Amino acid sequence: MDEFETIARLFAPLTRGEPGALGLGDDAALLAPRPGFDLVLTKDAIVGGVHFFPDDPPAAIGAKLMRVNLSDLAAKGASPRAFLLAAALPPAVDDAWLTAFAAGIGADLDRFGGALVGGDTVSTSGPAVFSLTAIGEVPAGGMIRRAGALPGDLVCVSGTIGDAALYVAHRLHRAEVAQIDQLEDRYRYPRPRLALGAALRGLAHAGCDVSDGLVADLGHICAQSGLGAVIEAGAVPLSPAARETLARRPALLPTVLTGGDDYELVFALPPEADLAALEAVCPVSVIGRFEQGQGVRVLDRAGSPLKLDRTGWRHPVGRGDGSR
Ligand SMILES: Nc1ncnc2c1ncn2[C@@H]1O[C@H](COP(=O)(O)OP(=O)(O)O)[C@@H](O)[C@H]1O
Ligand SMILES: Cc1ncc(C[n+]2csc(CCOP(=O)(O)OP(=O)(O)O)c2C)c(N)n1
Ligand SMILES: [Mg+2]
Ligand SMILES: [Mg+2]
Ligand SMILES: [Mg+2]
Repeated sequence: MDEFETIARLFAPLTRGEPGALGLGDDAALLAPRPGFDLVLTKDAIVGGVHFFPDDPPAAIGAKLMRVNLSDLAAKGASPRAFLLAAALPPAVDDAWLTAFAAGIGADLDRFGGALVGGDTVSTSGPAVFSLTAIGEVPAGGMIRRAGALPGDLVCVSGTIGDAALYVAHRLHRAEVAQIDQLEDRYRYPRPRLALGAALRGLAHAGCDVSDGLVADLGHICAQSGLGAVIEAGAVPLSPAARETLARRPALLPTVLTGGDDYELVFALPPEADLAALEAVCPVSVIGRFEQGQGVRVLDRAGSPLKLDRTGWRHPVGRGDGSR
């Protein structure tokens, strides 16, 4: 298939009947915001060898592309409306690969909602790169921001933290881990917390999703809110796989706290908030408090500060080393 056959055969069906997509036949899509709603706009790209392993199943790569973006919508309390997909494809990608990749995206459109309304398909001599723009909606004025946490607010986190980072540490550095299949599944299939995000509208003072690492992303809330935070490492929620791994290899704790790829939500709740009502939507753990000051302090089980070499993932861009 060439560019246009790929668009017609694989991507046009993903418009899911959205009239504004114009059948992926025009220069641009056309959407009107629904009355009473704000649009929430976000974009994340994923790169072969950087965000996914090139031998990951293509359907999982499509799902991961969708879910890292849905996670940002979830963090803002938004529900998905439309997506724009840019695909830069190396020659090694064949029709079967692309068909499975598109099926992965389609399955998540069915699962989470929204429609593909446009994009771009190009060739590249580098690794595969996929960029998705996600357009979501929130009731007007309802977007949850990184700014707005107050001193004394609870630091809360959804689900469990660290599985995907342990998987990456295993693949890249041969870290010894338990229940590798569970960890791999968490790495390949993040679970965007859309229902929790919606439940947090009007309740959470601030929120963010955890992509770079728990400590780094909590730090983003702190920076935007003009506060600090203190969390207890022992209160960070772990899956059975991560718990078993840490029991055997306690030195992997920093990987869990700072490794990223969690796509859980970290958020600020007033202390009087009804946690039980949120628990009905998704597991939520209180791991600390916001406080006056700046930066995130992490305490170990003895209450002593834990020294971390880094707080999360940072792409090394702008080095200008001439290796183009
Ligand atoms: N190349 C870029 N151009 C414009 N804005 C950008 C660019 N890269 C990142 N941003 C913006 O910077 C902020 C932080 O980005 P990022 O760390 O990627 O957020 P997230 O971790 O939620 O995906 C976001 O508001 C994002 O839109
Ligand atoms: C093959 C591979 N190596 C390493 C990682 C770890 N990793 C790569 S990027 C990243 C952070 C999240 O990506 P980013 O582009 O910063 O997303 P954003 O914060 O913008 O949502 C992590 C944890 C991975 N996911 N896959
Ligand atoms: Mg981003
Ligand atoms: Mg993101
Ligand atoms: Mg984010």
